Amino acid sequence: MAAMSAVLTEPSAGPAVTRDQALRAPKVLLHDHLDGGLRPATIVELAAEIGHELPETDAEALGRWFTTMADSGSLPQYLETFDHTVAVMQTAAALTRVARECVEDLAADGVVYAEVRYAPEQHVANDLTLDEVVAAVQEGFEEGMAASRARGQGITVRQLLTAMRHQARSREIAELSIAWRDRGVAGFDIAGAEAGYPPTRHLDAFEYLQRENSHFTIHAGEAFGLPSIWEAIQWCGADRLGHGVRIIDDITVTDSGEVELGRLAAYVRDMRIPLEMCPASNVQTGAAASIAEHPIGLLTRLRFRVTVNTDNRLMSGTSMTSEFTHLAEAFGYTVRDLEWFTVNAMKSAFLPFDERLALITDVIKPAYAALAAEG
Ligand SMILES: O=c1[nH]cnc2c1ncn2[C@H]1C[C@H](O)[C@@H](CO)O1
Ligand SMILES: [Zn+2]
Repeated sequence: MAAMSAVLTEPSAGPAVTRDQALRAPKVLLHDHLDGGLRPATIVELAAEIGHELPETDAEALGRWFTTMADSGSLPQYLETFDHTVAVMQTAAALTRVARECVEDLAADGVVYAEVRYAPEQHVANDLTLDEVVAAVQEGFEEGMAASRARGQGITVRQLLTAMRHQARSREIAELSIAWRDRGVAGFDIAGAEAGYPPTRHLDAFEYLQRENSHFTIHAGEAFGLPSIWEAIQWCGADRLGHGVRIIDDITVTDSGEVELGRLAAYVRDMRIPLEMCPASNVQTGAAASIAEHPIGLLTRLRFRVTVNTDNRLMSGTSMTSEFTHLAEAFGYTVRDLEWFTVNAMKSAFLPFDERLALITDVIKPAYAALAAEG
């Protein structure tokens, strides 16, 4: 590994954030799956309507079932739990409801901007077209934004359309994202089991999106290592990395505490490529041993463009408040650290520049200044 030495910033001084402060802080979420964030009670109701058999029919027990099953230490097993959520999201009414509740739950958690992703191709088992799927989700997002605004919890939400990496519909989904680019869709993603399905399988879709001046992120470096990250960036041209946690494999900390970056890690850091880190999810799939040992600690001190995300709120029993609280407990993060993660995320959003800037200056900065002033 060609090594470039890097400087570690000192942890910021001050008290670690409490759960209450984390809840009140405005948060920005770039990596959240619509089909990974349903309310358990909604799954129970929707499943009863269509006669889908669930492993548990009591909402609380079902919620526990998801987190326990997802706590498998393996990404493919973690992904099996989505069979039940996807099964109840096959009609326009169900998609709209799930989308509306998602926005309301995020707003209640203090999220002010979110990009929520899902794979339209997984919601056409009945008779919906891909276009109708996107329209139903958009309707739910708009209802959710209006209801939240009426409650004084303003939130802006955009869709990211995901193509499944083991399928062959990525070009079609990329075209769908362009058809909807001015109507609520901010970008594109690929997801699913990583090993055996390199992002270059979908090069056609990525090249099309680049020609269209569009944006995309790629799940890479979660269950599989550096080659996946390298392909996502240097072959596919990803704007952001979903997870990207294995970039740590290209970083060495010597016995004397010096840090050396390999060429890929240096490129990711130098180019400010956003890492959509999802600590709770990574612990469940075995990508990290614990929150305290999660590479986010080192990557933050190295000033990579780190963002904090939920991935799947249902499967990981998490929320943005919970992610921030656990990170503050593990690494002592202060209000200023949470502000840094939040501004990083807002800068990295697939939203027009003026809108990003307005959220940073009008919403994020003043609220963090007020929180910091509480001492
Ligand atoms: O963390 C993940 N890695 C890879 N794929 C994922 C992850 N979380 C969810 N997915 C898959 C399962 C969903 O059905 C799909 C679309 O949201 O994306
Ligand atoms: Zn994900």
